[in-house]
Amino acid sequence: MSRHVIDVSLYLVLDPDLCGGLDGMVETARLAAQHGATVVQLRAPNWKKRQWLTCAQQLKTVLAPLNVPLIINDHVDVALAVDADGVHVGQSDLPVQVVRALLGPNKIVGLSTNNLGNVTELLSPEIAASIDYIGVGPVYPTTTKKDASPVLSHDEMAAMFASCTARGVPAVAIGGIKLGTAAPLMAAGANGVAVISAICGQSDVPQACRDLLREIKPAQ
Ligand SMILES: Cc1ncc(COP(=O)(O)OP(=O)(O)O)c(N)n1
Ligand SMILES: Cc1ncsc1CCOP(=O)(O)O
Ligand SMILES: [Mg+2]
Repeated sequence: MSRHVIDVSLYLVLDPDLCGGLDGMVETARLAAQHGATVVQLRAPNWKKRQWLTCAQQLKTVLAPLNVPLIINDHVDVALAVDADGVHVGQSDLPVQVVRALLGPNKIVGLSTNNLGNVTELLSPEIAASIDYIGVGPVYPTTTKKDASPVLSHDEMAAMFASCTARGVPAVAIGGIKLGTAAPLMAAGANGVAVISAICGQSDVPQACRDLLREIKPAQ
C-alpha cells in the first residue's frame, strides 16, 4: 500500500465542550475549513455512539465540498458508517494494522506517539506500512486532554520529527499549541500542528486560523 498524501499543516481536532455542543462543532469545522484548516478530526471522548454518528454525518456534509478530510478519533465503526476519510488511533486504541484491515487501503490512518522509543518501534516496516501520519505530543502542557502523557522535551520531539521524516511519515505536533508556539515546532521539524483550544471556542475562528497559518507557513 502506498502512503496517502495528507496535508497536516493546520489540523483541527474538535471538542464538544469548547465548541458548545454538536452544532457548534459543525460550525467551527465549517469556518476553520473555509479559512485554511487542512484536516478536521471528530473527537468527543464522553459522547454516546449515536451522537458520534449524527455529528460525523453533518461534518462530512460540510467538509466534503471543501475537500478537507474528516478523520474520526478512535471509532472505526463510525468512520465506516459515514464513509469518513480516515481514523486516528493512539497507544490504547485498536492497533493500526487492525484499523487498516478494517478500513481498507483507501482511507487515512493516523497514529499518536509520545516518546522516541515508541516512534522507533512504531515506524517498524510493518507498522509504517499501515499509517499515513503520526501525531507527536504533548509538545506543551495541555488541559484539554485529561490523561495526556508527560510533555516532551524539545530534543526528544525534534528527534521524533527527524525519525518520522527519515521514514517519509508526516509528523503533526499536538498539545497546548497556541499562537506564538507553532513556529518553533515547524522549525523543530514538524510538518504541521494539531490544535483544539487554539481554535475551538475562539470568538473569531477565521482569524484564529489565519493567525496560526501565518506562523505555520510564514512565506505564504
Ligand atoms: C492528531 C492527533 N494526535 C494525537 C491524538 C491523541 O490520540 P490518543 O492518544 O489516542 O488520545 P485520544 O485523542 O483518543 O484521547 C489525537 N487525537 N490526534
Ligand atoms: C488530543 C490530545 N492529544 C495529545 S494533547 C491533546 C489535546 C490537545 O488540545 P489543546 O490543543 O487544547 O492543548
Ligand atoms: Mg485514541
